[in-house]
Amino acid sequence: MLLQLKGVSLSFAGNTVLDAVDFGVERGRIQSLIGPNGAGKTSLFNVITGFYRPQLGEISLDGQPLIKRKPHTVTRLGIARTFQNVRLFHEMSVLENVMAGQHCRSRAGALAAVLRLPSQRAEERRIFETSLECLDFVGLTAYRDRLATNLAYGHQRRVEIARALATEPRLLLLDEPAAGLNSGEKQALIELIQRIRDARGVSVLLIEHDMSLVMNVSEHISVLDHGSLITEGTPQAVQNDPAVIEAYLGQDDEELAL
Ligand SMILES: Nc1ncnc2c1ncn2[C@@H]1O[C@H](COP(=O)(O)OP(=O)(O)OP(=O)(O)O)[C@@H](O)[C@H]1O
Repeated sequence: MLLQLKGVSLSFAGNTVLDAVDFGVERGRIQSLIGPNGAGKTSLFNVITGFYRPQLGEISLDGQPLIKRKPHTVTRLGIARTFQNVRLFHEMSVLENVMAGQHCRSRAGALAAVLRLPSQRAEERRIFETSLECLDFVGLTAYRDRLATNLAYGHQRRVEIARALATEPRLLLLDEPAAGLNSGEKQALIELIQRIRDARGVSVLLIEHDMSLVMNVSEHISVLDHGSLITEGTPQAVQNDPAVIEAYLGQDDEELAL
């Protein structure tokens, strides 16, 4: 198991958000985390990445404990993420946005930066080249010098993915990557996710409400409801599970179209 959560519980002011969650992602897998609104999916991402600190439980990546680590340390240890709402520096270029993601890997140190030592210049060069390669990987080389804010929404989402990839993760967490995309862009997203796994060997865990995309891209699906993992398995098995259909009752039509 690449990522492993054991008995993870999180609550806010007595309100249980995650309830003794046992959860894992196998190496090399494309996995989805689904569940009705408010089930706790984003909160699960937040505890994995160190944004939230659970009251109970253990989290590890390749056997290395992640609990009580700060978000940038979790990134350095190999987990990158994108957010539900695009979070780019709008007044920076596309390339600068991708480069901005790599400070967690910076090795040269503050003194070297101030003195502009050769080690610092080599570091800058490495960050620049990694960023170019990641932009190329997501198909945005032609946009590298544009301001991020001037890009179409679908392209901004790809810049976020490039920025996450530039941190050289072992596991990539995508929070609703298809939100706001048209059907052509969704198809391209499926292909990009598959290439991320196949060409870069990065495992992918995504939260997504678009069930057709989830069924198409996932090898394994985990279902969260009211902070508990209610079932998991292949897309086929999960699709036909009465507990899943029950969990989604009362949700809007889009989510019921399982
Ligand atoms: N920082 C916080 N403080 C208080 N409550 C929170 C906090 N973060 C999350 N919650 C609560 O945790 C519950 C789960 O929210 P979460 O965003 O994890 O659900 P979700 O499954 O991602 O929902 P959606 O699909 O709508 O994005 C909600 O009731 C939410 O109000």
